[in-house]
Amino acid sequence: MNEVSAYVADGEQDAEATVRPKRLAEFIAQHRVRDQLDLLLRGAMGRGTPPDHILLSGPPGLGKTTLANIVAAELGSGIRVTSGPAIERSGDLAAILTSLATGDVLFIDEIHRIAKPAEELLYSAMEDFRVDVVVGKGPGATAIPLDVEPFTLVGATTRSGLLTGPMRDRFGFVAHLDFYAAADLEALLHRSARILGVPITEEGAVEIAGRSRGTPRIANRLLRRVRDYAEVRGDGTVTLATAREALTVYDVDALGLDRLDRAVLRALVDSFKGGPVGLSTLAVAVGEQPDTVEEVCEPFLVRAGLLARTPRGRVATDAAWTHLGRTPPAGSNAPADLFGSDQRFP
Ligand SMILES: Nc1ncnc2c1ncn2[C@@H]1O[C@H](COP(=O)(O)OP(=O)(O)OP(=O)(O)O)[C@@H](O)[C@H]1O
Repeated sequence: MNEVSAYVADGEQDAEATVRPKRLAEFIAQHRVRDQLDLLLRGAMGRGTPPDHILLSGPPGLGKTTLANIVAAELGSGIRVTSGPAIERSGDLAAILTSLATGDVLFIDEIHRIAKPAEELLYSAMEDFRVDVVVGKGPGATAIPLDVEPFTLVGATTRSGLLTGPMRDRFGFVAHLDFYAAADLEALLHRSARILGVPITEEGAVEIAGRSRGTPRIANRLLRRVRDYAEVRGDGTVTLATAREALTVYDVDALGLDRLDRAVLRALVDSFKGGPVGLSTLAVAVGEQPDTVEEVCEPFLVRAGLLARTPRGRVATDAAWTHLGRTPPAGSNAPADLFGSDQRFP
């Protein structure tokens, strides 16, 4: 795993948890989603009923898990956390659902990866607060109806396009989290630095924010790396100079691309003459899982105008050639991403 990928490295969870906003008012940016959630939660609390089920979509590290916890905190409810791939059998899900207390929040991360039988069980729980647990097999099988206390499901997905229609329709509130603007990440960095007790200058925050790929989790991660550098090789203050030097050591370039992002672009440009090339071929070329390339690298590369997804495969844009210090081939001008991030291409 790359040092600055969107995933959490071992031993860093504590620092992540410390800076994680606990209430909606502390959640930086994403104003539209925040306002909408605020209305949804207040409306439900006023009526004394659990709010509608909530679906949060967007690339990793933008705050979906944080928002799910905030929903529970604002409601003063308990929260149960699981993920789509962890629910292998519908019985696992039935056990969770029937143990929920009234008003609890059930957070299912990567909900698009839930197994089909469990998904069907979830439909009736979401709609009627009831599940039918099938006991036995074949002609002797019996369905035992069980009540589920009224609850709110918060589903998170990096690929909302992979959710089935019936699943999507059962969410009363759907929000998409987008990459953060640099100014928002600066505010986030100042907040995190304050909580962690790290002195940081304006310019230091600007530098880290600009290299954080629009992603709060990466901004916090880079802050911790620059803090290490500032403490070991400087006077402990995160400045423009320490940020630049540290991020060079950690192989994060001026656009915030890490080693894997650059490997993807280099493979496209060097091995496939700029593309088009299929996702799985590209993933093999960089030694990564297709899902990681598609869900972690590509959304930002597309957003930064460095990679385009076309029906024939991935294509490096002129900007990608230039970023790697190469001259784009004449007439290469790749089209912009013609499709949303939810589409799956070969
Ligand atoms: N709006 C925000 N304001 C302040 N901090 C944030 C915000 N969004 C995210 N963070 C920080 O970024 C980190 C990553 O957020 P979170 O774990 O919620 O992302 P996620 O979208 O659920 O990612 P994944 O889908 O990979 O779990 C959190 O620890 C939190 O500290």
